[in-house]
Amino acid sequence: MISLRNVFRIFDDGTTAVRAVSDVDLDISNGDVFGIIGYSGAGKSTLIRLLNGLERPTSGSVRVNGVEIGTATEAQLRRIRPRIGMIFQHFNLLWSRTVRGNIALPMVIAGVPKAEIAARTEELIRLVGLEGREEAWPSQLSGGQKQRVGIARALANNPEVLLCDEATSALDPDTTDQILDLLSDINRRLGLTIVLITHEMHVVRRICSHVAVMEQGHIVETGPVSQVFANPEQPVTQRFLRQLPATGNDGARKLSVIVPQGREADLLRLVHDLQLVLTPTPGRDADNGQARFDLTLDDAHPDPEPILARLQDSGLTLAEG
Ligand SMILES: Nc1ncnc2c1ncn2[C@@H]1O[C@H](COP(=O)(O)OP(=O)(O)OP(=O)(O)O)[C@@H](O)[C@H]1O
Repeated sequence: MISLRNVFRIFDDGTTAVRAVSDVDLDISNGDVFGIIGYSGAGKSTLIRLLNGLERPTSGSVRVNGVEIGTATEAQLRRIRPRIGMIFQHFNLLWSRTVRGNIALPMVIAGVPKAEIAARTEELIRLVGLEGREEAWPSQLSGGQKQRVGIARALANNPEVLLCDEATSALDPDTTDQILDLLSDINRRLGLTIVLITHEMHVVRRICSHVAVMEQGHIVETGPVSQVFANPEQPVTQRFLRQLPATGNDGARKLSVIVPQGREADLLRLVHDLQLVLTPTPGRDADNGQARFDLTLDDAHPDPEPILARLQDSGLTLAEG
C-alpha cells in the first residue's frame, strides 16, 4: 500500500517558490495499476519521484508498504529502493553493456551470487520477450526492445512496486500498446503494484485500474477508471477524455465541421496544415450560407485534441456525429 498525506514539495530558490506538489492525499492499494495524468508542469514527475525518495517532501507523509520514505536516512533508502523498480521515457540503459549485462546490473550491485544472476537474467529475458537478443547492444535495439530491457532490469530484484515515468511517450502507437500489454501481463502474473505517469488518456484507458488527475500540483480528481471516465467532474479531466476517440463501431470519432460563408480559405489552410480529410455534405444551408463537412478522426490522429483546438480557434463550429 502506498499512502500520501498532506504532501507538499516546494522548490524555493530564494526568489520564487514553486509548489510542484501541493497538499496531496493519495492511497494506492497493492496490485493496482494506478495512472497519474496531467499536462506538462502539473507535478507528475515530482510526485512519482517522491515515491522512491529521489525527491523528499517539504512536508507531509509518504509511506510505501509501511516505510516512511520522506524521513528515511540514505542507508534506509538504499535498502528500500530495490523494492521499488523504475522505468523511464528514454530507457536509461547503459550503452556499454549488452541486453544481458543491463538486466544483470542491479543484481551485480546488490551482490547476488553469479549463478543466481545468470538464472534470473534468463528468466527475465523470457518474461519480457527478448529471447535471441541477449547479446545485442542497446544501439542495435528498437525503442520497444529498449523499454523491454528497462522493464526486465527494473524487475531484477523482485520489487513490490514498479514506477513508470512516461514509459511509452517515446514510442509509436503500436509499440506503446505492446509495452502496455506487457506491463498489464506482469501486473497480473506477479501481482506487482504499478504506478505510472502519463499525459495520454489512452494509456490510462488501456491498463489502469485507478487514475488521479493532476493540475498545478494538486490532485483534482481521482477514482476507479470506469467511474472517472463515466462521470468526469473537472474540466481538465474532460479535456483529457476528449483525447479518446468516441467508442463507435470502428473506434473512430465522427464530427461535423461547419464553415461560415467566406471562411472557406481558412478551412483549406487548416486541411493542408493538419492533413485532414474532409468530406463535403451535399447542399448548403439556404438561410446562412454555411457549408458542412464530415471529419473522421481515427487511428491516423492518435491525439485529436490539438486538431480540435485549431479548428475551434479558427472560428469553425464542430459538432459530434
Ligand atoms: N528541481 C526543480 N527545481 C525547481 N523547480 C522544479 C524542479 N523540478 C520541477 N520543478 C517545477 O515544478 C513544477 C512541476 O514539475 P514536474 O516536472 O513535476 O511536472 P510534470 O507534470 O512532470 O511535467 P512534465 O511532464 O513536463 O515533466 C514545474 O513548474 C517545474 O518547473
